[in-house]
Amino acid sequence: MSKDKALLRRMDSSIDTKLSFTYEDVEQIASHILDRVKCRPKLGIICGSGLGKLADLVQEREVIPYTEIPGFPSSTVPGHEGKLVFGKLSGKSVVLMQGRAHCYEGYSPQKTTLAVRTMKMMGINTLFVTNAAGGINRNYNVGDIMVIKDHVNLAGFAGVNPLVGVNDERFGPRFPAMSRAYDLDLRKLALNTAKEMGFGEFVREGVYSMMVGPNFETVTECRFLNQIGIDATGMSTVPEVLVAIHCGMRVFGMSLITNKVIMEYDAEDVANHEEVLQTGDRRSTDLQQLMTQIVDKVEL
Ligand SMILES: O=P(O)(O)O[C@@H]1C[C@H](O)[C@@H](CO)O1
Ligand code: HPA
Repeated sequence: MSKDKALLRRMDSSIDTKLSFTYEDVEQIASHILDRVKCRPKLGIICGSGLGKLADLVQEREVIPYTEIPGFPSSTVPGHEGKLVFGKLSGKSVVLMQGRAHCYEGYSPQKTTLAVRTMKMMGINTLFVTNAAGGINRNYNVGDIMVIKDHVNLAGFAGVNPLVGVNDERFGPRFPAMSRAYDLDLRKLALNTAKEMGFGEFVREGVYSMMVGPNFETVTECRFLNQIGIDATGMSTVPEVLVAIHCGMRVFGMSLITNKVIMEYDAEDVANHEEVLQTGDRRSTDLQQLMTQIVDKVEL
């Protein structure tokens, strides 16, 4: 039996079927991962749909598939590889999640965000989140990059929130503030960096919203989002940010606008995941360059 399989067997075997995880579970998972890699990052990056190519730039790579990590949900969505990639980006130690779990895949909000608490337990105190999102703001173009300044947890309105349940104060407080979730200094750093790189025309700042999905939004839902001040909408990120802020991490987020949402009742176009992946491909070099520069400048 391989060392890894032996380790897995020694762990509480029920961990894989759990819907929520105790502090001790997360400690066990984090130490399992740290036993397998030399890298000790302070920065974690979650790659959204079609944005996982950032991992190609990581040097001194150490890779662990999610399927080899107890409790971790496996990725079932095209464009999400399902790997933890440790190594150096811009000379800094990082861990990238090449692919994420979504609630619409059937995972509990707690399981969807298990990786965030695990990162915190591994010593990561800054989290960068990226996603693919539909452009609600009519001034946005496909291919724009939106620095996230705030979010609306529409899924939370329906009770989908990873912080629901018993609160273990070792993770964080019962009632965490969310009014400063997206770190102001990091937002400024990203916007200034984008300007310096000549990306000012297509890098914007706006508000992200999350619905569970997996269906894309109806026309009236999109009009509603537009009216309440949402700039881009997606199916992820918010649960991860809630958990990260709850456990005291500094958070920065960027959305790639992969499609314009449909706002006309008689439109013939429909949203589709292929377009999302194609836009991800088209803009991946710019997004990678921007991320690399931000990582270069960020103080950890
Ligand atoms: O993981 P993200 O939020 O980047 O993926 C978005 C939302 C859905 O998973 C998918 C729809 O095309 O892209
Ligand atoms: O239009 C969208 N809606 C929701 N999620 C998305 N992810 C990419 N595009 C979209």
